[in-house]
Amino acid sequence: MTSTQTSPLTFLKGHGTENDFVIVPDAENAVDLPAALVARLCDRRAGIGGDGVLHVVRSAAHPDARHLADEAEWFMDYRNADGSVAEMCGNGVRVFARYLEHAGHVTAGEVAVATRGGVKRVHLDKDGSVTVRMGRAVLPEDGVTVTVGERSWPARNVNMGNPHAVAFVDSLDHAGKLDDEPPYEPAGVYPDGVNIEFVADRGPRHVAMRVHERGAAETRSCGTGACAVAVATARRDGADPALSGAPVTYTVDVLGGTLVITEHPDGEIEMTGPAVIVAEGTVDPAWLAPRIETVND
Ligand SMILES: N[C@@H](CCC[C@H](N)C(=O)O)C(=O)O
Repeated sequence: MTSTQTSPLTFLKGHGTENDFVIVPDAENAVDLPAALVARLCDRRAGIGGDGVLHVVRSAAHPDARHLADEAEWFMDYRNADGSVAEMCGNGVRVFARYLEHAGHVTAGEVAVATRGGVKRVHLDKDGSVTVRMGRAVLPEDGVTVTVGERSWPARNVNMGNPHAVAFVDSLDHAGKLDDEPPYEPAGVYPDGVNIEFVADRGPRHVAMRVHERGAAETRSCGTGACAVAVATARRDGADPALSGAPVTYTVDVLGGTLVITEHPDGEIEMTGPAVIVAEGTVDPAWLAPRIETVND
């Protein structure tokens, strides 16, 4: 046990299309949140459980976001379930905005959120849906080959601020159990890791996906992944808003619901879906306190 957090720790639990998060409000960046504590909080059996942690900090109080404080008061310090840091989380930023509204920091409407992937503008709709302007996708020509069991597929690289590899499959079952990251070739092309999406067609401009997330294994949804999938599918289908001048919208089914993704002619990608606060509470100080590992012999 490595945590050194000893003061009371309040938390909320939230999700967006069942991509679930432990929310840690910490306006002044006073909470010690080492990777080991993040992993314990996200543990589904011994902790609260989540695909990641949304650490809610004022931008001015965090060294990674101080330079964005004039544009966005709040910084989403995102951590994966294994404690690693990620640049962006599309579902997370929608749940983050929902939390800001829940806490009375903002009212329904527009809110700017600082992330390591830049400032994201989020719109809280009265109907409960939340839309985020995700920025542009970067699609290099190269890709990788992803393998599961006997099957292999070419996968397209898409960067949404964080790295994705998108593979088109005949059946989502072919992705297997996804407990472990599927191997890919050439090995070593993602020195910082990658999120891998498997995509199957469902109808015109409608696909379904599963994802193995960097730092979290299979999750029931991934917002940046759904955007990467929509853009990769559009290009496969010969649709490019920058060339046609018309927006292109894809419906992306995930295991935990549905996300709607629109790419605009200027490259801006908008994602809409639900964002829900489920519960709030305080972590038991005894659970938080440093413990000495004991071994039964
Ligand atoms: N679930 C998120 C993505 C979270 C970060 C990802 N695992 C990474 O390490 O890049 C989303 O909704 O985008």
